[in-house]
Amino acid sequence: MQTIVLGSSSITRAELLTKFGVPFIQRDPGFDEESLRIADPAHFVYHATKGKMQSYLETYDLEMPVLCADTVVTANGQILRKAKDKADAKRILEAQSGNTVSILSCMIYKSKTIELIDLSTTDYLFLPFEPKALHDYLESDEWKGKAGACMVEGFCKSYIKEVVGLESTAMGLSVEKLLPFLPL
Ligand SMILES: Nc1nc2c(ncn2[C@H]2C[C@H](O)[C@@H](COP(=O)(O)OP(=O)(O)OP(=O)(O)O)O2)c(=O)[nH]1
Repeated sequence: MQTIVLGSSSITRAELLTKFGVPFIQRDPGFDEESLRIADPAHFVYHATKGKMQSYLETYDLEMPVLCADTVVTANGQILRKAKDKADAKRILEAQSGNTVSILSCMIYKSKTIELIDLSTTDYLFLPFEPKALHDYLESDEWKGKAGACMVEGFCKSYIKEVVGLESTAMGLSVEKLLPFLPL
């Protein structure tokens, strides 16, 4: 399979591509989505991903196909971004505890011949987070750099009562939807 560029600084996205056997190099797309003032979650992740792709293409060409993505968590109609600090992480996680949570991931894959745009959602119904476990997770700092301070494969896993959608979407990259388009 041809090597692609993961236009993302995300460790999780790199781990997902590795898990699915996709050869890649990683480059930071150099876009700050904090500059966006968009309240609708789907519009936000789309424009954030478009911004990352546009920023990447200002610096690099398409000799290698490139993949950019963005992810947000929503609960009670609010966008829950990356926590600023431990107190913010506590607030964000408490908004998800015992609640229905939607995680939206947009990805744009662009080569010389095709452009794929995918926006997928994974919905969770979480049981209430156990206070001691939540405290220990907050102390672990594992929530840092993660949309909604959430780790569906980690802290949140044991609280999943219902799920609809791909785990990879919830982790930040719907790899299964990308695989059919990757060059052999
Ligand atoms: N391990 C793990 N990571 C998650 C989960 N949900 C979201 N993430 C990560 C994936 C991304 O790295 C991050 C979402 O933030 P962004 O979409 O802004 O990406 P990030 O700033 O990390 O990298 P990028 O903007 O692509 O350079 O949160 C999860 O359930 N588990």
